[in-house]
Amino acid sequence: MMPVVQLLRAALKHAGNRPPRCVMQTTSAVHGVRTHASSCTDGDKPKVLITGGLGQLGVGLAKSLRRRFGKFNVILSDIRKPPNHVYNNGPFIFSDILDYKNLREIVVNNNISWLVHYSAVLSAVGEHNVALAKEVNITGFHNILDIANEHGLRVFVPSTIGAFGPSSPKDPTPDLCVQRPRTIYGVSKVHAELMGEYYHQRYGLDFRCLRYPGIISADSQPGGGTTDYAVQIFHAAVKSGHFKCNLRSDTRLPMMYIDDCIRATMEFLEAPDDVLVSRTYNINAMSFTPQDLTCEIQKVLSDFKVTYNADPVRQAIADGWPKALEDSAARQDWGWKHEYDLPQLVQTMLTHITLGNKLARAF
Ligand SMILES: NC(=O)C1=CN([C@@H]2O[C@H](COP(=O)(O)OP(=O)(O)OC[C@H]3O[C@@H](n4cnc5c(N)ncnc54)[C@H](O)[C@@H]3O)[C@@H](O)[C@H]2O)C=CC1
Ligand SMILES: CC(=O)[C@H](N)C(=O)O
Repeated sequence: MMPVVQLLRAALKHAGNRPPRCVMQTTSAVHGVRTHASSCTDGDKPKVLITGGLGQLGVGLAKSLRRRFGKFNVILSDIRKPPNHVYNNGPFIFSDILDYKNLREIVVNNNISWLVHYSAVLSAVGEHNVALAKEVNITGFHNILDIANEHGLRVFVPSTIGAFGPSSPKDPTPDLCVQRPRTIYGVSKVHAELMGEYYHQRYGLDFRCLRYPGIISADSQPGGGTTDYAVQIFHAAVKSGHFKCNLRSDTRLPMMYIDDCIRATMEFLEAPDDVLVSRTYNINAMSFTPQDLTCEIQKVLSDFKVTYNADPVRQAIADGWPKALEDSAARQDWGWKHEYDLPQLVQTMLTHITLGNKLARAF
């Protein structure tokens, strides 16, 4: 069992999210085109739609956005049925991003002003179903882009470390460099970055994109990526004390705790237009290998054992990805700063999972 002091420290840390700033409405001229004014003031809160909201990241982001803008100003959507705790906690709507007409109806009927586009097929699943990844990540994204442009929305689309490939500089990977990814996921994300930036300079679309590292969360499960091991390992450590890792022990990848990811997204969404020198930014927090992560977990759970059985598809993907992202532009332009490093990540994840399991057993 974890010491009470550690539990409290993690709980305080969890509650200590910086209050986001409110931003005045802004317009700016970009190549002779005025960008849409879609920021908020206190009296004019944005109406936010999150697509693909039932995945690893959407529910957590909705919770933070609702705290900031009000429960009924943030609509979660997906093609799956939500669990009761999500359904009962705020507006949820069915939305298939491949259905253009339905998407447009949702945007119009709900007076949406910000669109957070989370629907995607991730790297490992994408390699097993290229046709699906192409449809969701490219055709679906085109629908999002056109609807956002048609209705003057601010649109946030996450990119990923997977938008880089074996020929990109790896340690660290700068914002601007060779991008020749070798997965359909990566190709579709580079396409999204370029199309979004093109619509921004051509039509003034308020397109915003962050390249996320692998995201680690306790309350939500990852959806079929290459970095999923870094979530699964914690559940195995607490539940069985043994984990079979599908990447080699020395595979170093950039990672981030979900609270940092959500805070980055909120701060970037609210950043005034005129501080954004670029529309696509790297954000970085920590990098580690499965071996580093195992050693850190063993500081708390000394009997924890890991065996390695690399999955060839995931290993090939990981071998082409950055080891760390260079993110000085995000830090300089809009004040990005991560809070969680590897020791804090491990303490927080083990605390949440242990507490969550105890609560689940109690009910
Ligand atoms: N989780 C991570 O480590 C990282 C995530 N990202 C990006 O962040 C975004 C969110 O990621 P996660 O939540 O982890 O993804 P996820 O795979 O957990 O969830 C994606 C969601 O999209 C939904 N979806 C699939 N097809 C759809 C369709 N036709 N219409 C509407 N929804 C559909 C799925 O039902 C699922 O709930 C994605 O764009 C992903 O590429 C980027 C880097 C790292
Ligand atoms: C890093 C990502 O984009 C995602 N977690 C994946 O592994 O596919």
